Amino acid sequence: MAILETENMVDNKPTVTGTVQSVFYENPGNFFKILLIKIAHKTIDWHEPEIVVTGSFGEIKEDERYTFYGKVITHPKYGQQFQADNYQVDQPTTKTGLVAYLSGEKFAGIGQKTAEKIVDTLGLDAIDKILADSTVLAPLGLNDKKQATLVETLTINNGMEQIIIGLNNYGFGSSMAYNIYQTYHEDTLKIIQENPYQLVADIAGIGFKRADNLAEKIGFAADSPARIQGALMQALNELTNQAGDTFTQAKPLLAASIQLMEQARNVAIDPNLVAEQLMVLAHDGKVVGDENRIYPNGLYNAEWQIANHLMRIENERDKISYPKHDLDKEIRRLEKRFKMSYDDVQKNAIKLAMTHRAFLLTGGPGTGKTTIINGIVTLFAELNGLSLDINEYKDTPFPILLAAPTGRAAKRMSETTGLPASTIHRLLGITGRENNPDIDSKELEGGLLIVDEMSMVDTYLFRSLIRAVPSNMQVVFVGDKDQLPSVGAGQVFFDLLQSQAIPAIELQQIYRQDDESTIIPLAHEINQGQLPADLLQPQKDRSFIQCSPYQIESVIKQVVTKAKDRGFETKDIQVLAPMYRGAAGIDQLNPMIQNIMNPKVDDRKKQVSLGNVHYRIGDKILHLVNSPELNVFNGEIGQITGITYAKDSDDKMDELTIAFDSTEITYKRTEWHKITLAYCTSIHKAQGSEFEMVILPLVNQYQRMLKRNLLYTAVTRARSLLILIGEPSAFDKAAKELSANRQTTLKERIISVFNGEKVSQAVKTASVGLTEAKPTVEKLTPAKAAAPEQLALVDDADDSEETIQEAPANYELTPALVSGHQIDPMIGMADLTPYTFMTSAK
Ligand SMILES: Nc1ncnc2c1ncn2[C@@H]1O[C@H](COP(=O)(O)OP(=O)(O)OP(=O)(O)O)[C@@H](O)[C@H]1O
Repeated sequence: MAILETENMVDNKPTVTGTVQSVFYENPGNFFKILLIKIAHKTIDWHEPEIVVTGSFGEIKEDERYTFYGKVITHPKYGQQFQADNYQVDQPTTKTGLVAYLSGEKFAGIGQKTAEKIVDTLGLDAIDKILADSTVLAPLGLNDKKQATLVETLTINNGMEQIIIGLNNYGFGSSMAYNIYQTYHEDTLKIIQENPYQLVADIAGIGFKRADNLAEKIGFAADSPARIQGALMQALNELTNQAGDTFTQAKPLLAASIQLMEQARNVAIDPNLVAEQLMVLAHDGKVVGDENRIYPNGLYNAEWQIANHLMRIENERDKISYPKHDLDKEIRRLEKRFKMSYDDVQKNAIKLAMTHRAFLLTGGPGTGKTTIINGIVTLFAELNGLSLDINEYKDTPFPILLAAPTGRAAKRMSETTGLPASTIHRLLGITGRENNPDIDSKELEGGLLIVDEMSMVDTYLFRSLIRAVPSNMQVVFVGDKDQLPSVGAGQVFFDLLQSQAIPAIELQQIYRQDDESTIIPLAHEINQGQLPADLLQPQKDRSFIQCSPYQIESVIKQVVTKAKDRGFETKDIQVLAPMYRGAAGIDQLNPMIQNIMNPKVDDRKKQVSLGNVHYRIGDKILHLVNSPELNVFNGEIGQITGITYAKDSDDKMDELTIAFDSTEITYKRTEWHKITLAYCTSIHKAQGSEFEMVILPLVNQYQRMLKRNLLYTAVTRARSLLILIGEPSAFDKAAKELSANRQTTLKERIISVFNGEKVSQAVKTASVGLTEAKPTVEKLTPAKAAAPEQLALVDDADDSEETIQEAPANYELTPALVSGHQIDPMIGMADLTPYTFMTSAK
């Protein structure tokens, strides 16, 4: 069998050849296996008849013979074993052997004669030739059935091995090899050979640099079209994802692509070539240029599709009417029923929701969004003669659908309405990880859909949602437009509101004030760009501790210790920080708070570690990725409920069991990259969650992070207590600084579709924008192209968390400076024991 020649396969690499006695272990999630081999031949110093071999292998058959390449290692627990980094299935090497193999029982219908004919015609490497190109069998005149059996059996028996061997040769580990194989199957090696940059688009975890490394080995030149296109696609995705934009411009795109290429290989790239390839990508439909904008094809289409689907839904508008009902009267009945009176804006919101196919409701905290959702649901059920008793829908779906982007938000929605609510992903039956974003989700069933926390919904998710809405369904989108936009590209809720194409109401009157909360008024003042005069004065539910950046850790330590002493539990206290690194960064604060809230008291307390991060039972954990199949989403917080050490687990791997709101999940060590400690999280990750006590450090070092929507989102996470720490001027700057809107064109798309412009016309002009690329080249000499100032846009992601500078090395934190401060965050809350606080909380 042909082995791909790479540095892994040097002739003198130690080998073990032998038959498989038994497969001790195989990980179903990747290709890792542990085998016991009866040795036939070896080049290593080994005196036993058998040896344990570990590595990344395709399907391994017992009693078959393989040759393994690798080295003998000493495993700390299991002693000496052979760690293979590659292998090869031993094929017959003589004519007699090969004929016997091909005429064997595996190959039904192929007898001795046919087998001889195959070997005579194609030679001893007949198998490789057939696998590479089955048309080599044509001259043999086999009937179709025989030929098909032969190719199919060879592929099943050898194809996968060959691919895994190929992937091993390219240096991919078990899990990555598995992911790649699962994506491309039998085309794996062909795709890699033809265009390794394809991996960047299709395989999570493979970036341009890795693909380029591979491509260089395979022989792709620095200026090859595939390489330039790979860099352009990666740069386009980075530029749009980082900033949350749905498009970028030629200049930053060319600059970022050139930078990617020049960093991966030290070869200057002519910007003209890059501009040329950008045109090719546009021609092939992978990017779209429109005026001076350049979009990834998926986002471009998604914006248009959203606009068209909204129009489709809105077109059905005339069909809703409740002729027999006087809505004003119905609303008065609702008021009686709920023992409250809605203000005029709220009444209008209910009416618009009842009489339109699509309706938008925005408002800050405590303005009555939940109250209005409840009103809409109740009135809709009454006017349509529907029961809200879930028990009456055993055989039919519940006709009112409630959904939110995260499990936590869906749970809250369900609690406040008393009705079933689910995540949007679950509602649509999608995982969010489909390779093809155009995959159709199922059409929704029901009369009314209400989606909460709309500011967290990104362009792709909204596209999936809106196209699943049947034309006879009414939809209500609820959110707070002033919160941070979604993590993924777009600012859908904001753009929907801005388009003014769909009826919308903004609730502004604050109602949740009667408990003397000062947090909600503070949030609204921040939204107006100002801070209250009493910001620094202790209030019943908030306080401010002034300190410098280098005192923050110590101050938080004191606050958390005090809170714990007063009986607050881990889940009640949340520290929110804008950045990961630096003296007041998340990475630094997490272990410090963990040691207060969940210390390792003695050696009996179970603990497992990944790098510097230690995990113990009771630890608060943040889930970092969307795992809709497990019903856990990016930003959800859980708690470790179990630790299983490798020696006690089936897979011989450490395991953590974590309880989330709606589910419990066990993570093997290989999956721990999906989690981290959650004592301190970023403000982005906390979006959609609320906590009893929020501790928020802000200092001027955070600079560009200090934006109004960041401060507003952080403050509105606090349900009962808010402790602000740091420099008052940083809070002031944040309140004043409006964050720049994201670059999107959803608003324009909606307006043009609602004004009757056909999408096809818009698409016709789509490649025009790329002419921008050419003039841009003139301004971008190769030397200039990679200069940092040209690449400023990459840094301009004003709402992405970023690194701040570490304290200067010679900076000394004087204890006096810290302890000199009178720190009592609970001033004014002295009599708020956790008990009274819990009962007085909302
Ligand atoms: N018209 C009204 N009259 C009196 N009280 C009201 C009115 N509207 C809402 N409220 C009360 O105000 C409080 C906040 O309302 P609600 O929970 O609906 O707001 P919200 O916008 O959903 O808040 P949040 O986003 O913070 O959850 C509730 O106690 C609610 O009963």
